[in-house]
Amino acid sequence: MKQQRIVVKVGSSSLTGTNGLISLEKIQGLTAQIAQLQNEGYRVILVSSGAVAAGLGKLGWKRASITMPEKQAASAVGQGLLIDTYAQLFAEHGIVIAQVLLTRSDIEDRKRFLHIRNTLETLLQHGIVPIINENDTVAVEEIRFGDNDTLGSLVALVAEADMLILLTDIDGLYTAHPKKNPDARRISDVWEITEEMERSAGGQGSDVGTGGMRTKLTAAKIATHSGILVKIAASSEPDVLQKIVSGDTIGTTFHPKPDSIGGKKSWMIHGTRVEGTIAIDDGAVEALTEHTGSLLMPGIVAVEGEFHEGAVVEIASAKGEVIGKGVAHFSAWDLKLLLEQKKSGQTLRNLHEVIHRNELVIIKEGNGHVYTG
Ligand SMILES: Nc1ncnc2c1ncn2[C@@H]1O[C@H](COP(=O)(O)OP(=O)(O)O)[C@@H](O)[C@H]1O
Ligand SMILES: N[C@@H](CCC(=O)OP(=O)(O)O)C(=O)O
Repeated sequence: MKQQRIVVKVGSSSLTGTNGLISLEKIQGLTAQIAQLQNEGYRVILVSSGAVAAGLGKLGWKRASITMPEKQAASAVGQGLLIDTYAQLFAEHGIVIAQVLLTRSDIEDRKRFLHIRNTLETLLQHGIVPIINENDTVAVEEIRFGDNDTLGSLVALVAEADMLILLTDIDGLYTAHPKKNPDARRISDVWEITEEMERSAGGQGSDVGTGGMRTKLTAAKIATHSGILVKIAASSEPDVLQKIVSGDTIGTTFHPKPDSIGGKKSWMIHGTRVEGTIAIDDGAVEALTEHTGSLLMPGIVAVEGEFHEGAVVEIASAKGEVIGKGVAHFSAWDLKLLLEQKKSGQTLRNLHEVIHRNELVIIKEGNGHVYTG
């Protein structure tokens, strides 16, 4: 039987002291808890921030006054120190760790996605704890996750985890930014992430954090739509991980969606970047949304963007409403050529699927976003 798989994401705010520098004591507490879970038979993947904080400490640089290349340099210095600390502390519990550094483009590419999955699978089977962070050195804007909450949710998706735990400096999602609103209350259970919750989720709570509650909600959305339970809890809570797996009602629980999608469709919706748009007529909209058809050339009315065959594109109605996403079997240039031939009344030589049903996902955006296959 597959062991329960848990992705634990720990933010910089939970790994640093009041001086903004890495706290050995905090890392010790975390590793001891993860080691206990491993010994109980759970398999844990740790998504750990803290590289920048560790690097700044070593170099004596101030976070407020550094440029992006300096931040990336600090991360490069700090990542080694961080992983070394984890390696030593986990070794005290007889646990081997592995370092995995990722960027968004690694997840977007289906082949690399599968290689990450296979590597994680192998590590977990051997009882090794993978420790994941964004590869900050190469992460320019276009390929960045930018925050480790989103990275955590995509790792949970890649690893087909049962649970994603976001450990932070606050004990859950509140009805408003707690530092700005003394009346804010903690929400203990969420079945649907509402627009009101999204509005109330503010940015980071300290100089060391990135994204705040906003990116945690994005992460919760991605994971719950993929059938994964999400917890946001305070890392300072004693035995927090043990309490969570025992079903304690601490923190905020985001329940997985009953109509959650799995596997490839989940990756397509959440893990990929759209490279263009294909607009389709009403007949094609009906074939895709009411029936189980593939997208054929005659239903296409416009093609936007420049993409190669194999790219993930958005499918929209002629009015611009997004219908879904899929893998295009033709490049934008070929599709535009075929479209011109169609418009000039020529018989189309190619009636093959432009997007095959197996590589297409229909997105219904209703109250709180509902996804169906
Ligand atoms: N609605 C909200 N509920 C709870 N916390 C919120 C909310 N809006 C903003 N926050 C802030 O989000 C912070 C946690 O995110 P962040 O600073 O990015 O930490 P981390 O380093 O753990 O990712 C909290 O300290 C809190 O001040
Ligand atoms: N990759 C960066 C962390 C970025 C990040 O998301 O930070 P946080 O919001 O504290 O989880 C680092 O290791 O410092």
